[in-house]
Amino acid sequence: MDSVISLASVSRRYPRGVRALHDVSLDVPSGQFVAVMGATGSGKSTLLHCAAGLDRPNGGRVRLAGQDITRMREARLTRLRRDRAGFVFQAYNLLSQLTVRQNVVLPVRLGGPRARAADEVLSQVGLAGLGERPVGELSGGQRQRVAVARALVTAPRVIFADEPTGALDPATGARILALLRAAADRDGVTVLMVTHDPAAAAWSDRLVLLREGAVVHDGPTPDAASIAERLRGVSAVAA
Ligand SMILES: Nc1ncnc2c1ncn2[C@@H]1O[C@H](COP(=O)(O)OP(=O)(O)OP(=O)(O)O)[C@@H](O)[C@H]1O
Repeated sequence: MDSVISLASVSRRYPRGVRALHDVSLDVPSGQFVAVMGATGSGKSTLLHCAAGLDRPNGGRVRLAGQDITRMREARLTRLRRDRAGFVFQAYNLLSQLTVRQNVVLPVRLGGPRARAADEVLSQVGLAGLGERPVGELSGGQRQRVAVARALVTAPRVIFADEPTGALDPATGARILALLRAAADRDGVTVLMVTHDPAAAAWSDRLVLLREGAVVHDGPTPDAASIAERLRGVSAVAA
């Protein structure tokens, strides 16, 4: 099967009985852009972390880029993540004392595949000419573009994005979402994005809604107003 991300009956329980995920199944084909939404605490980040092999489920199976990672050893999993996945998180995870270019090539310096030239990805995200600037001097929107460039430099099969526009104004956020959309459309990158924002989710192909750790909706993404309405329905039931 051509799923880049595959969760089969995944459960994740934390100590003291918190059930963050319960029997979640999700298959995401190559090049699909999926938005995961739900009320706070509904399990969105846990789902993303389990799919990316950053967290281990207590039950079920997870496949990433064609490999079963459920019980994969940490060193091998780290290599798989480095070679096949890109990450764009709200807190950027950038090293502010390094330059833009040094941040972008970090996955390659850590041994990842040199799939694309730094200049190519920098111009793709609209940062051509800023390569030698320290990241600490950039605006929030520019930093998030650096994070996208770094995610793209290894030509990953999948990008995991957790609230990638959470700290940005709507116009700047839209530029980041356009980059993720283009990665899916042009390069066939699979995108799994967690967001609270219906306008951000509207850029996706497929909308997954969680409530109390379970998938309560999974279908083609409607417009932002309809997403907001669905979300209110799900959150109201949970409250
Ligand atoms: N390390 C942990 N230890 C114990 N419980 C946790 C831990 N991480 C998450 N949880 C719990 O698991 C549930 C799901 O958390 P998760 O962060 O996945 O939700 P979320 O939908 O991403 O929330 P938010 O929108 O607030 O970021 C919550 O009840 C949370 O309190």
